[in-house]
Amino acid sequence: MHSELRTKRRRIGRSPSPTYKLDDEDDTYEPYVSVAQRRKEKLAKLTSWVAPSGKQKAKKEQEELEEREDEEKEEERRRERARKERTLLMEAQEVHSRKVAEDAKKTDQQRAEEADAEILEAIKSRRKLASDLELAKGISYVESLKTSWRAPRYIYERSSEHHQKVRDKYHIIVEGEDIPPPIEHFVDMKIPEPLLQSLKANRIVSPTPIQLQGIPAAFSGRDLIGIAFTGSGKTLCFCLPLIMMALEEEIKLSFIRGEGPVGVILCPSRELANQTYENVLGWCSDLAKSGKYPQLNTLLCIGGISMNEQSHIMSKGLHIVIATPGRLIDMLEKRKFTFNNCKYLCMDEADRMIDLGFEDDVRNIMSFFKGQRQTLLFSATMPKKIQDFAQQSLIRPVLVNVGRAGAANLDVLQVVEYVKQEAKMVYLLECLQKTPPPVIIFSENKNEVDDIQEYLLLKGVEAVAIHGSKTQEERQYAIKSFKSGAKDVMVASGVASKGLDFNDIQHVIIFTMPKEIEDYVHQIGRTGRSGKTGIATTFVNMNTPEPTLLDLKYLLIEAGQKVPPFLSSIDDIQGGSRLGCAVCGGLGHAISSCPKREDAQRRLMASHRANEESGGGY
Ligand SMILES: Nc1ncnc2c1ncn2[C@@H]1O[C@H](COP(=O)(O)OP(=O)(O)OP(=O)(O)O)[C@@H](O)[C@H]1O
Repeated sequence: MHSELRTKRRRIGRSPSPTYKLDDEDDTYEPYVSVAQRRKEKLAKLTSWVAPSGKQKAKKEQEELEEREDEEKEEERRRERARKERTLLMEAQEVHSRKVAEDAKKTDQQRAEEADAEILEAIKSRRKLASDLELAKGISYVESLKTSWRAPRYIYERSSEHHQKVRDKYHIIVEGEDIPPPIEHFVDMKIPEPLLQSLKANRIVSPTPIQLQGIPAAFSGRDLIGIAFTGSGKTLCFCLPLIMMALEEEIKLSFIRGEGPVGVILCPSRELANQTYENVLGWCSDLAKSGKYPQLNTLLCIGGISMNEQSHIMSKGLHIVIATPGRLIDMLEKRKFTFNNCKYLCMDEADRMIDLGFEDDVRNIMSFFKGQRQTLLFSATMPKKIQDFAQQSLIRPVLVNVGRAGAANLDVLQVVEYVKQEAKMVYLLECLQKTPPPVIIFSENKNEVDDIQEYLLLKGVEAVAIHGSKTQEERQYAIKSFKSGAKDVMVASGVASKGLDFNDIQHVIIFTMPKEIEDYVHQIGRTGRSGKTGIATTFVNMNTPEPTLLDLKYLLIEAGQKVPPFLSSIDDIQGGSRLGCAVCGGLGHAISSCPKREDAQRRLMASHRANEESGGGY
């Protein structure tokens, strides 16, 4: 029995199935073999009796291979599905965290440069300044407008080196092809004698730098961008060519009711339009009074006045229109007159006119022109990128630049003082003692303008006030009484800063520093005009934004003025550009922190909102 058992154990122990000897000492242990295992072994024994043929074996291997391939393909498809199924959010999160990691590696300088590049790209992609019709039809002119004006022969025959010498002498920088020659004397510009006498009577004897290059270029029919400091005589530069053009047309064939105008001058404010209108009226009247030239009719087209007052002008042929955009569009839409024969479009303070938010009005006005026009843009401040943008829309433009665009007039002595907010009013009285009248005080805020006027009146100072919420009559009264000398002081918000030409302003006091340095340049520019000198005192304090203070600091340095210690101690961490911010021309900040850009965006949003609320239209 024992030997039988041993044999049996040996037989089992030789079994190919796995055996587990848990206890070496237990000789009687018989390892467990599962039923499934036994079945498998039996089957293997059976099948081994019937050996598979080579063909079957190959077939089986083939099937196994295909099975494996199918499994691999399925696995790949599953992975692909999983990849696709990742949510957008996950991807966004990944992008975000990657960007955060990359950003962390960037310096402030790199970040500012990237922001600058983005903004410049946005400026570049602005729609061309042309009417929708011109844009839609792809109309573009290649030749400048033809005029009959020619420079005197002896000037034409001078060499281009000679012309350049003249430009260098007056610090005139020009750009463009085939630039007409500079002319140093009004008589050589072939201006009619009565007009020369009229200018002489106003102490305008020889042309200023912008005039001696700008007038010949405009007389030649060239599109023009004219940039020169405040008070340098830009108005004459764009009015004279239009008067000459209108005169020529009227002499050729007299205008009758419903005909004209020949040209239009656009201004950003009613006051400026009114001032330009009075200048043109004076020159045209002097021409007609001479008896040698016909009367030219000029229309003032601004909001806040009744157009009925000028119905006598409308009942005749119309030569010149001087306008603000809103009223002009209104009149054109009502077909009070047409631009069918209008050939001249000038924009004064042009950088404002083509700024973000206003440019659509300009495009709208352009859409009323029926043929080619000569386009002129003038300003004391026009950042490079705005110049480039404007140039794209002009035909063979000539750019005339006297000094850096946005630079302060060197005839103004600039004094910047740190005055605490609560001490400003009292200090203002002291400041008024610096010079005899007339004095202009600027504030950015309408309420503050009223407060200052009230305070000054209480202290016995003859002061008038002007701001956007005053009626047209109040605004006109303020300007008239200040211009005539009946009032010593004018307190004004931004409206009076652009282009207004008051006689011999002695002192400009900037009670609240404007955020945009261009506005400061225009405000101090109310003094130191046509070669005279003046003082500008500016109050700054903790409320003045740092980029503005930096702009001011570098503007003072550029103009060779004294920089007060509190300004020189401000560190330039903003990364200002010595060429000027491409959006506002400020020297103390990068585009990314440009205050003008923020304002423009706000204005744009506001105008969109207003349009939506009013159902669109102007
Ligand atoms: N050639 C000249 N000689 C002397 N005075 C001139 C001459 N041309 C213009 N003026 C006078 O200079 C003053 C300033 O001219 P104007 O208003 O045209 O300046 P502006 O360059 O347009 O200034 P702003 O940029 O502030 O508008 C005016 O009173 C004008 O009569």
